[in-house]
Amino acid sequence: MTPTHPTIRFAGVSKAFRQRDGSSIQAVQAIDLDVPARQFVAVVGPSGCGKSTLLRLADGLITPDMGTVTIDGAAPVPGPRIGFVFQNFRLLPWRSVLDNVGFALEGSGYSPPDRRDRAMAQLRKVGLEAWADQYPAQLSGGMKQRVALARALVGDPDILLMDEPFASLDAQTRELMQEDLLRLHAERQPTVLFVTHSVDEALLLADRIIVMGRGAVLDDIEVDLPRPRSIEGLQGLPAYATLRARLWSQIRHLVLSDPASAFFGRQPG
Ligand SMILES: Nc1ncnc2c1ncn2[C@@H]1O[C@H](COP(=O)(O)OP(=O)(O)OP(=O)(O)O)[C@@H](O)[C@H]1O
Repeated sequence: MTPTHPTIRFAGVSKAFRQRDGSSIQAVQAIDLDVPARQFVAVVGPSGCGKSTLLRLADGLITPDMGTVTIDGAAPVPGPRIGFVFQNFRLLPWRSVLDNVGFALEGSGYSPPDRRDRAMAQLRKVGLEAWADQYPAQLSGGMKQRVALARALVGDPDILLMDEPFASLDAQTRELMQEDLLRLHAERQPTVLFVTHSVDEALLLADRIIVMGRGAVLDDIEVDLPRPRSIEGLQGLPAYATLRARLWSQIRHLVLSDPASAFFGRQPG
């Protein structure tokens, strides 16, 4: 099957959530954003600015109050065509590693032996074939995240939605996972929306960075740094330092000017 490399489009999208006290929080507001086929887009911004909501709207897990979200012109439908990776893995503890990966193919027309074969092939790709019959509790955090990545990739998705997927990993594992993701993107070129708190991670991975603040898109930056990229290679580039400073000053300003932030009112250093 040839992936179709779809375009994701947000047009005038707003979404509010009702809180327990009956009030309502505007999670995203009047978002207009086009993500072209194959592009790797990182979304950065302070806590609570609506990044995860944007991903859940793109997956079809939630629907907008106003505006439309479309993938190639149609409303998104959760399923194997869209791979979703969460920060906290969300593996099913009562299922083996193999069954956690195969789970993503349930209901997609593959026979159980086909699902097993595909899940095993994907586990091989993330180096976890030998762990197929173990359970999530027996794995390290890095291994769990590789299982979650395998589960997202097993349907050969042409869209990958990743919500701080490496945030809970130790530094070395994170670097190795970033390398894997860069390789995967170069090989298969899925369209990626990647939420991160790390400016450096966004600059390492993305073609483009969206800065969000209080539910809105505040900046849209093209990352014209050469590929293939590595952290060491980027650090010597003046263009990297310039982009990093621009992103940091925006995020710092957003955090310091947010009354809900613990740093509210602190003067920029
Ligand atoms: N299901 C929900 N019910 C109620 N409020 C919600 C729900 N989901 C999100 N919110 C609220 O909407 C706002 C945006 O949340 P969202 O998770 O999208 O932000 P975020 O930028 O991903 O935050 P973080 O970086 O901390 O993960 C927050 O104020 C959050 O509390």
